[in-house]
Amino acid sequence: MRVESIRYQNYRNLADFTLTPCEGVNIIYGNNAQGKTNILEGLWLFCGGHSFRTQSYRELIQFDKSFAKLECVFYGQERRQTAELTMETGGRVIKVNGVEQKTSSALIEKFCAVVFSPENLSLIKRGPSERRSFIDSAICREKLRNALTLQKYNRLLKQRNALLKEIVRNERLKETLSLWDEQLTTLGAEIVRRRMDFIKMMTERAVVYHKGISRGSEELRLRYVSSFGAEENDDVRTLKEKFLEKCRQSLQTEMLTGSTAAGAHRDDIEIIINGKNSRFFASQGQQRSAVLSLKLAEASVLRERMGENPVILFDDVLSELDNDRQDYLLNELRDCQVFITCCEKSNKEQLNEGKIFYVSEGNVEAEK
Ligand SMILES: Nc1ncnc2c1ncn2[C@@H]1O[C@H](COP(=O)(O)OP(=O)(O)OP(=O)(O)O)[C@@H](O)[C@H]1O
Repeated sequence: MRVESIRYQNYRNLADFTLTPCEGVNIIYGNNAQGKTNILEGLWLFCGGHSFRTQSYRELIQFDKSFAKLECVFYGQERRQTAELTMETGGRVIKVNGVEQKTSSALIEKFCAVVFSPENLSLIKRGPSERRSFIDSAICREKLRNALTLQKYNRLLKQRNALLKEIVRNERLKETLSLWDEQLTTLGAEIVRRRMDFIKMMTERAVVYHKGISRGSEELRLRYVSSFGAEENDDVRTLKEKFLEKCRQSLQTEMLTGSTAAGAHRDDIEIIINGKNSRFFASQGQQRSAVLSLKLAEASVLRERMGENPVILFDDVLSELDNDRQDYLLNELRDCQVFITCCEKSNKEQLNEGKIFYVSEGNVEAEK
């Protein structure tokens, strides 16, 4: 799919204007705090109505204004379509092809994009929960059923933890634990299987992108690290048995801590570059390249599901990357519409083909 135009009205610091990008790479450049990220954020809202920077849509409305409006014309599902988002202090109105929508789910089905923002580096730099959420939001986007399974699992986990604390005061409650374990391990096994399948699919793609970005000098690998001994080829039944066994083994400790020691909520994903865990051993540029490869892999999975290329939104990706890596992102991502923000003037000279927009104090000018 591709964006044909997007009109911004009273959106953050942006002047009222219409951006008409090209089908390939679009560079949005300018100094710090001029409105470059605001442009990408506005585009991303069409993926489901949520910003990648804030939970509150009121923040998106320009200071001293009562509403903000975005109007997008895009080509997707083999036709030209329109989407409109109006944010007011009292609520939001979403229209797709002129028809008002009750929820933002209609947008998710129509508009498809992948975003990289510098905050995504936490995927490598921070603890396991960041990597679990990355993979979980990907599997939830893949199937609604996965979102429901995760929701139920988290609810059961809370209830089981509460029960563990109660058992210390009332031993007889121990008999009821097996009922919770049965349900928790059934759901946990399903989640872990889905995650492992997704990681396998992602790895196949991410490896290729990472080779491209690093010009063949680095090999990327992903490894699911299970807290209860799950292995890549285990079927759901085996996973459940292993999880149940771990619950039995850990019960004494769990009663002391009041929390479930192992399960889908304690697993991690190792992102490995040239055989070493990137969290501890990769340079800034390598970490950035690995996250970018994962994002591009995510785009490729989405392409398979939606039947068309998602729009790629890259916020400030080029800093910390050497010339070769920058060149790959600017000139070798074919078939997709790409939006890249950057501060360096030199980056626009590296672009072989595409469009360049200059942003200054919220005003946008097309240069090429
Ligand atoms: N609701 C709002 N109304 C008006 N201006 C806003 C609003 N929200 C944010 N801004 C302004 O937008 C500017 C930041 O824009 P943005 O984050 O797009 O910068 P940027 O060009 O991407 O900068 P950097 O290169 O530093 O990331 C800030 O000056 C900020 O004060």
